[in-house]
Amino acid sequence: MGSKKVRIGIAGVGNCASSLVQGLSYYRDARGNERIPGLMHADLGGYHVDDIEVVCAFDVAKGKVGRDVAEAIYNPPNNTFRFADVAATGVRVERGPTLDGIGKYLRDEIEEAEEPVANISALLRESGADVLVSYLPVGSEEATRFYAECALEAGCAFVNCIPVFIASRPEWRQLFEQRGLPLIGDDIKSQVGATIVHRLLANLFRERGVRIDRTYQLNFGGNTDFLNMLERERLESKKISKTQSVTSQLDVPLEAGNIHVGPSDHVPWLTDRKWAYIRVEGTTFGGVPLNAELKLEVWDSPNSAGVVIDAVRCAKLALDRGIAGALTGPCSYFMKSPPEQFTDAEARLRTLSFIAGRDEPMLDAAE
Ligand SMILES: O=P([O-])([O-])O[C@@H]1[C@@H](O)[C@H](O)[C@@H](O)[C@H](O)[C@@H]1O
Repeated sequence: MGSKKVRIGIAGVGNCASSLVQGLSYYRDARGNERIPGLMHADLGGYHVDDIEVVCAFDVAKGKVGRDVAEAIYNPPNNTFRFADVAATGVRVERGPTLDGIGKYLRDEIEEAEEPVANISALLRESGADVLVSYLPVGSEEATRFYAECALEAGCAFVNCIPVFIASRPEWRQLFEQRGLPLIGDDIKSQVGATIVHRLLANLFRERGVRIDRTYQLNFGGNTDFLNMLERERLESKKISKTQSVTSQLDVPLEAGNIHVGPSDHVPWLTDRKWAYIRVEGTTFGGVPLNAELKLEVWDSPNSAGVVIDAVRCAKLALDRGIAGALTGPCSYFMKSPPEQFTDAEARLRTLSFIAGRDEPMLDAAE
């Protein structure tokens, strides 16, 4: 194994970063393979949670740039659950480039820091970051490409938590492969979130011979993610990613008019809570109708951090083992839009076999 630390850089110190950083404190003593609420793995391939260390972080907001990461994660507009106090890290949030990172609905929430933009690749290199995690706002196409290029330049693995298509594009996979760097993306699939629950329902109907005729997934919440997605153009990639994550599980395609999956509205008083309503209408034995309706209430960001905490360790394992390009198992288990879709049961097995160091077929980067 390489160094016993998983050094991560974070692009975007929002709610998701807050939950991840809080989790590093909260689970600091998680050991061995006991079952610990909230974690899929206390030990992942020899790495414990307290082996993960934030070594650099980037943001554009005045209330975050220049602050210690431990302080910045609680600053507005962040509004997620505070489940841990984080001791000062000694890592200062640096000024990243704004590019297309602030949509029109975020303009009123985020005052930009006046500091000049830092040299991101140099900071990644100097801090010894192994993995760069992108937590940029949905719709940040240009900014995502910028940070992916910085990871390539600095020699970091890249974990893309947002629905901008990087790992699902052959040209990007090829670039990471050529540089000998691992890539996990795109668009984080929460621990028990709307996507995985909807996919499981779709699989259940398919496996039990019930035809799905119509379905929807309506999501709303009170964080800046939902505020930002009120802008239709920014929402587009998220809608595509969430929809294809569900349709990939169907054997009989649904007509476009019979499926609706969407981030649907912003309800400020929900803060970082997200509510999802899922409905599946189908036809069962004898052509008889069957409907399922489900409501999920989650705190959005801890739900995503519970997956990222494994994704960064998988990326580090790949670095240790000299595995480059998109990691098939982890991409499909952790992300909504991986290069290759499987059922979640198969994706999980592929991920476990990857962690155990058993051979996993890597996707041909040029495919
Ligand atoms: O997995 P899931 O619950 O459908 O999707 C989640 C989103 O709803 C959430 O807004 C975001 O913060 C997570 O990163 C993830 O994209």
